[in-house]
Amino acid sequence: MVESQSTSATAMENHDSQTNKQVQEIAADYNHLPERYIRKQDEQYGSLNNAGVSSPITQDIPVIDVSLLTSSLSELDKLKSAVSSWGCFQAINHGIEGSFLEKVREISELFFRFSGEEKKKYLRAEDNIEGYGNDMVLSEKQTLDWNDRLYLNVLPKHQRRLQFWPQNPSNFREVVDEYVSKIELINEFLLKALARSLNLEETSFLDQYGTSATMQARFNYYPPCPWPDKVFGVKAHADISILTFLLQDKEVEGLQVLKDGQWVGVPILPHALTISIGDQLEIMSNGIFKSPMHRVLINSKDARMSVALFCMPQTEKDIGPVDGLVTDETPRLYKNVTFTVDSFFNNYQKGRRAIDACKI
Ligand SMILES: O=C(O)CCC(=O)C(=O)O
Ligand SMILES: [Fe+2]
Repeated sequence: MVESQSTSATAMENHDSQTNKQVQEIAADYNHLPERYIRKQDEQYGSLNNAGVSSPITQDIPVIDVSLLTSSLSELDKLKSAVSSWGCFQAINHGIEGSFLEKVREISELFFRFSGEEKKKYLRAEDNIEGYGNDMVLSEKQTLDWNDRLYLNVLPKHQRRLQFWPQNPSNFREVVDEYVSKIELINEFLLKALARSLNLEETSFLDQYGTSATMQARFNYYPPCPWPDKVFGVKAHADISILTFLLQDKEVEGLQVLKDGQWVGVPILPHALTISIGDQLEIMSNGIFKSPMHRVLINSKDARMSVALFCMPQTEKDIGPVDGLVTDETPRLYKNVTFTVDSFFNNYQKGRRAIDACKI
């Protein structure tokens, strides 16, 4: 078991212990927003709009019917166009029952509703992302996200560290295990469809996975914040995955994606999965597919939850643009690279994108 951190009354006043507290604990103290959570001007990516301000982009993020992708060329084309412009889409008819998605939401909600003491059994180590806790502190200047999370390495199975997998609720492990297997299948199906959409061999993207693909799960909990426009739930970033599968809160919005220089809210479709391209698929597709910048805003009334699964190649496996996409007319845009979760967080906390260093 991991030891919980000290939160004595006097220590609570000092800067460092505020950093150590979970966001849920800070949210319970409605009088004080610690400096470390207050966002800075340059983290807003220019003068982009915030919650409540209507955006001139009137379209919504595209909706793709996954069940049509093998039979309908127009749906496949719609998918290609969605990921080449928005970099993300809402997937419907993806094969996972709405009642099962409900279960995934439920185990996550139950976990975060437990007392701090119960949750801290799974507290992450100070220098490691895996486990329960708030933002990992990697730099003195870093603005902390208004977000507690449970972060688990869910694949490969033999590398699971079960000491971080909640025993309460009692079906937590079983539901996560089943969800991971279901997402693995959709991931494979979609990567084949995405390759076909570019007239490539079906396994062109899958071939780069290596023999032991990895997957990380991030259960996000965003407590309401009395100062919603002073914090970010998650600062603007792009994922380094190949694909990310996001199960949004059923009622509370907050996710925004950057489209043509504007932040656009992602609406809730209760049985949909919000799927986005990650940096590694942008690289493999030689820049045709876009890994979108996105961020999460907070509101003052309702807590929000989400569950993100990040599909990644085998650890330390290098990836690069697929051969068939590098031609005289479309020269190679990226070097071959190896991504790690650590490199992602190091860049993220410094306000950089890992993919920028991969450009030729
Ligand atoms: O909570 C969300 O909607 C998105 C979270 C996210 O972007 C992430 O965990 O990488
Ligand atoms: Fe993300």
